[in-house]
Amino acid sequence: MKNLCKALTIAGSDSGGGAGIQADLKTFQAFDVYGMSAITAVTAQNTVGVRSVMDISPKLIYDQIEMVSKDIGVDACKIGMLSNAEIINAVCKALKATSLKRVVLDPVMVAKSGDFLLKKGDEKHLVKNLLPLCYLITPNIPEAELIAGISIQTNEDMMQAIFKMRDMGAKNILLKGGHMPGNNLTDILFDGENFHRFSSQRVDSKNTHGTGCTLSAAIAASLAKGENLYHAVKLGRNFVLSAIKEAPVNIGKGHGPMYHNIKVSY
Ligand SMILES: Nc1ncnc2c1ncn2[C@@H]1O[C@H](COP(=O)(O)OP(=O)(O)OP(=O)(O)O)[C@@H](O)[C@H]1O
Ligand SMILES: Cc1ncc(COP(=O)(O)O)c(N)n1
Repeated sequence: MKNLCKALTIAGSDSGGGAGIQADLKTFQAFDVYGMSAITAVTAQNTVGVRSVMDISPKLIYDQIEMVSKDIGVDACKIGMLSNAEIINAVCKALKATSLKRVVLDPVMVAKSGDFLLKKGDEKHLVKNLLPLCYLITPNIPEAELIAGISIQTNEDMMQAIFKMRDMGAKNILLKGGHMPGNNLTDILFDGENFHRFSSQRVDSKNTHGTGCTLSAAIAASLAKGENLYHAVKLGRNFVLSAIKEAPVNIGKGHGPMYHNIKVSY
């Protein structure tokens, strides 16, 4: 029987299907990885915005993580929307109790539409309690600014923010450059020793809802398959790029979803 790798997403549900749990499971599927979920919050959203959010109880979140870990097993995990400090702490407790390895944290704070997905001020719990338990964190520029406490305008600022996040306990950091200006888009990976730059042309598309979710899920899927960090990031970026480029139709009136039905070759 073939060896099936398994990945867990701990994230919020996006009713529009472009981000959150839905994007993560589609991505796991594309990487031929068995997908499991621990839902942290249910959002009523579409490509234009978020209308309402209901948080799941911390106990139910803890139980989802423990139930799948105990029985099925988790080769890698990604974390997205956590909504508030109580949920962050329940996830920390579950990560410790289940000794989950290869945890990728996408520190989701604000949706592309501008709606808050983490209670203002609660990012300090994310940094203090969760960040040191994770293998990789994948902040975008505004998230890195908030975590590191500096403004990021240049490449040097990006490096400075990475050093600050390392000093806060982050082991490996992928600082995403999607929010920097210009047509050339660079993400920087710090693997605890060296910097690696990944550059590509910005694709002129409005279908970029869920790029961060999809990237972190793709990296987790590759890690579940045993890829090393550098190669997992490379595969993840290629996947996102193809998923933006190959969207066959515009879905919704705002930032549409990407196309997750991409063939992945290792
Ligand atoms: N227009 C684009 N063309 C090509 N690559 C892009 C584009 N926008 C984002 N990316 C890539 O997608 C990934 C996510 O980047 P970004 O900085 O947008 O993250 P994010 O803000 O967390 O995403 P989101 O909030 O939409 O989920 C990065 O690898 C980035 O380089
Ligand atoms: C449940 C959930 N998780 C994450 C995002 C971030 O994605 P984006 O920044 O593309 O809106 C989202 N909108 N909804």
